[in-house]
Amino acid sequence: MIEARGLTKRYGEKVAVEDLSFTVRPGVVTGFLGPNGAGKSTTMRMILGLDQPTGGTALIDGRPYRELAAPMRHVGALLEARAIHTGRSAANHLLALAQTHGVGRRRIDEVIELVGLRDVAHKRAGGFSLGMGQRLGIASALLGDPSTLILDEPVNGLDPEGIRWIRDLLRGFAAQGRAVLVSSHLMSEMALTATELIVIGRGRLIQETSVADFVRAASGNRVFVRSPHAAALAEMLVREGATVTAAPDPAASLPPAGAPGRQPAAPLGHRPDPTLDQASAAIGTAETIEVVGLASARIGELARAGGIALHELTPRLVSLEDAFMNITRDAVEFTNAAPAGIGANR
Ligand SMILES: Nc1ncnc2c1ncn2[C@@H]1O[C@H](COP(=O)(O)OP(=O)(O)OP(=O)(O)O)[C@@H](O)[C@H]1O
Repeated sequence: MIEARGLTKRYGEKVAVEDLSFTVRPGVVTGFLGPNGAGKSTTMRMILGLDQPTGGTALIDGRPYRELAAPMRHVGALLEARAIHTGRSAANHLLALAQTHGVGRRRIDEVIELVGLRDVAHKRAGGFSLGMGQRLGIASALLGDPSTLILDEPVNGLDPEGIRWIRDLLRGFAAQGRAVLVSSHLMSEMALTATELIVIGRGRLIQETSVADFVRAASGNRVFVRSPHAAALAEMLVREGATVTAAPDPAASLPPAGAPGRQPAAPLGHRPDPTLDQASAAIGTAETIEVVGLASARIGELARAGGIALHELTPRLVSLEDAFMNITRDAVEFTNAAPAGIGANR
């Protein structure tokens, strides 16, 4: 478990991390997100005692890293810049680490097996591919059988098999009741791996939440509904404050454009005294509607209360990437210039 309280790091005038507080709990994978330069690596380095905070504290299992009697048993880390002696074999690299940390030889074979490096364990690490190097880095992190893992961009440059392997490893590790803090710029991968999120920008906490809530909040309450009585349902929903539009749906039996009853152009919004007949008119005979402003659970309850059958009730969620881009837009330090035309910036 990791607890950061008021963590701050300044490099001269530059504030890399400012008053950052969060908790990385056991039993879940926590994604650490932020645009380039947000302060993720600096934060991880402070947690691991590699950088001295200017202010605040970072605790692992209740103690600062430097006060842990057997740090490798508490935390294993893979930081972006890997320090592997290229002339040593994987097994010798792990042996050197094990000897300086009082870890038994048997554990070396276990972690080599665990990360799938058995066939190359006695080959020079300098000749390793990027993926093999990452596996060796993870083997080093796992050596002390730690209760917490910290990984900075572990899937960078890995092939799909390697990415999936790390995903399964981290989820399995968390399922054993251990804590995992992992940073990545690959949002689609993060969405599959993490269940909790810490999002920072310009060194400050933006959100500490679950992936599901983060995506839900960024999506707004947008729900796709299919019902044979969509117009009647629309009336009820508008009365409750929702905005309703006929949703394009190839399966819907919409009359041809211009036919009486099909006027979906203007969304139905909440009005103090809505002319509810207009609601049905605007939805026409559409069976599919998009509802903004009410949660799907509420829509389901209202439909049930009104005796209206629902054939589909689907919250429309944005991707984690879209949610991240929206929420960190103002916290981006380095932005790309908009391409001026074909061939620009390429
Ligand atoms: N040793 C240093 N001296 C001065 N500034 C530094 C130092 N280390 C980091 N910084 C600055 O602190 C800020 C945070 O950097 P950090 O590497 O922690 O961000 P990050 O979120 O890990 O970025 P990335 O996603 O690009 O890896 C950046 O503006 C960086 O330039």
